[in-house]
Amino acid sequence: MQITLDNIGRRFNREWIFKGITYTFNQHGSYAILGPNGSGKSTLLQVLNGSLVQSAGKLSYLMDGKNIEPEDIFNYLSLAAPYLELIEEFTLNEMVDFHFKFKTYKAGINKAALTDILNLKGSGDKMIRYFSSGMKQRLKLALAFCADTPMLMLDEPTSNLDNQGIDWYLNLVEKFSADRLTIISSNQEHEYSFCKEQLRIADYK
Ligand SMILES: Nc1ncnc2c1ncn2[C@@H]1O[C@H](COP(=O)(O)OP(=O)(O)OP(=O)(O)O)[C@@H](O)[C@H]1O
Repeated sequence: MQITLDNIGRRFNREWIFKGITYTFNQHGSYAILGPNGSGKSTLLQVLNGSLVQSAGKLSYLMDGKNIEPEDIFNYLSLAAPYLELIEEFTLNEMVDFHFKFKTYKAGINKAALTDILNLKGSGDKMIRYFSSGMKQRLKLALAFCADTPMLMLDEPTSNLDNQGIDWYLNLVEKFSADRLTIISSNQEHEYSFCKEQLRIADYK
């Protein structure tokens, strides 16, 4: 998947959060969107994943030489973000089954393997509501990494994770991000140091 931004801007009311972004996210590339708190990283990620519409400019998606419409882009995307909630009333098994009604597992992964990755064997009937915040974050990440989509977008991927959780995240990056466009919105170096490209929001104010 390739995403091309032509003079993209987004404002809320009269305030431009960023403007004039002309940039290409290439297929299979790894990108970090960087900037301090409140600079607009999440806003840009939401524009890229089609959940917010840009206020200016043109955004286009290309997959194997074919244009994809922004309203269809969710079919090609795995996303983990603080504003994307798990369904607290579901058990772990129900949450995984629900998620993979809409997505396909990566090769070699199934529900048992995913629960194994989470280190939650035997907790399939536990309700998400009773998971710790770190456990919920791990689940969001595992659902995103283990879905077979050409795009992976992660917003603040290690929030609520301890040092062990950060190593666990980096292990998933190694295993599941190589063959897809990966975009991380972050201001913590350990989350994005593997990314080959960096886009700084401050350059587009
Ligand atoms: N729905 C909204 N309506 C009005 N302003 C908004 C809205 N969403 C975000 N903003 C503003 O846009 C700016 C950028 O917010 P955004 O969440 O994108 O920043 P960020 O770089 O991701 O921050 P953080 O690192 O704290 O997560 C902030 O000033 C925020 O208040």
